[in-house]
Amino acid sequence: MPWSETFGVVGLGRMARALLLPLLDSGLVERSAVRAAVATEASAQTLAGELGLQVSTDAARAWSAPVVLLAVKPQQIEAVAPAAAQALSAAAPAHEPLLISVLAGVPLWRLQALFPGRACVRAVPNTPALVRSGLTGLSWGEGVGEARRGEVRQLFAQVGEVLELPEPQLDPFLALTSSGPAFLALVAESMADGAVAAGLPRPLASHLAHRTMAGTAALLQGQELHPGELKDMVTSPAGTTAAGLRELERAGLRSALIEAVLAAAERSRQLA
Ligand SMILES: NC(=O)C1=CN([C@@H]2O[C@H](COP(=O)(O)OP(=O)(O)OC[C@H]3O[C@@H](n4cnc5c(N)ncnc54)[C@H](OP(=O)(O)O)[C@@H]3O)[C@@H](O)[C@H]2O)C=CC1
Ligand SMILES: O=C(O)[C@@H]1CCC=N1
Repeated sequence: MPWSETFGVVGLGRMARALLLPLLDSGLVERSAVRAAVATEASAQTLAGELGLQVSTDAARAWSAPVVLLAVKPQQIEAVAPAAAQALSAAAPAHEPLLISVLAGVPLWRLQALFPGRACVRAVPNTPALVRSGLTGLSWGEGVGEARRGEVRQLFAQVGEVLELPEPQLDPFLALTSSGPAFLALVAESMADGAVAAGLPRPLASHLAHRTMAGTAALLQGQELHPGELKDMVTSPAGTTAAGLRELERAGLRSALIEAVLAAAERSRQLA
């Protein structure tokens, strides 16, 4: 069933688009229901043309919707709060006005302080949402009723798997799942670079790297394998994989990835 209310979107960058486009495609959210706001007139015009949506720099229109997806940068949150307060006082109070924030690191207590009068949900999505292979972590603020919770779960379920987590777990969740696509993209790009160095043409190398990554993930999940088991399955005595693994261990790949996830989680905590 389509979303029955207008749907505000404040900030229509890469993350908001990765969520909104599949929701529009699925019909859960109708184009005519979306009231989106961005910072610059140039973005508003480009996005309105590209997406066929009402996009403007007048945030009041977006904030007057009973449910608002907030997707500006964490550093921009202070700038958007006054328009939210004005819209709430100007309009008849909506039934349970709700704010869904995807801002990295910004905790529920701060959302509730900056956006009084709205129940708040902190959502941590990732960009694979665009191809409906996303993961979203959710933590509920005070006063989010069961009906609203159901709507939010349904919304994010359209773009992938939804997990409800205690708020302190959202920072490591984001480090692994939201920053993780960049880390894995670096691995895919580097492996393709290696194949090019070994003689494959670039387009073929890139295609093979992506398919290898997707196939490995499907095997790990489909067979419920521990990653160590999969590694051992592939590694023949005195073979090619053992030769490659020796280089990865020498270069400290494990430690580098562990530190990358820890650094991303720490940065998320700092953005509070
Ligand atoms: N990218 C990702 O993979 C993930 C991002 N997030 C979170 O999502 C949020 C958005 O990130 P991302 O999409 O990458 O960022 P982008 O820079 O791509 O998008 C930011 C958007 O905010 C708009 N904006 C800025 N200031 C205002 C304002 N005062 N009023 C209305 N709109 C405004 C910008 O408009 P304009 O174009 O006109 O400048 C732009 O549309 C961040 O908080 C990030 O932490 C969370 C998980 C993953
Ligand atoms: O890099 C960032 O800050 C955002 C949040 C997680 C992914 N991208």
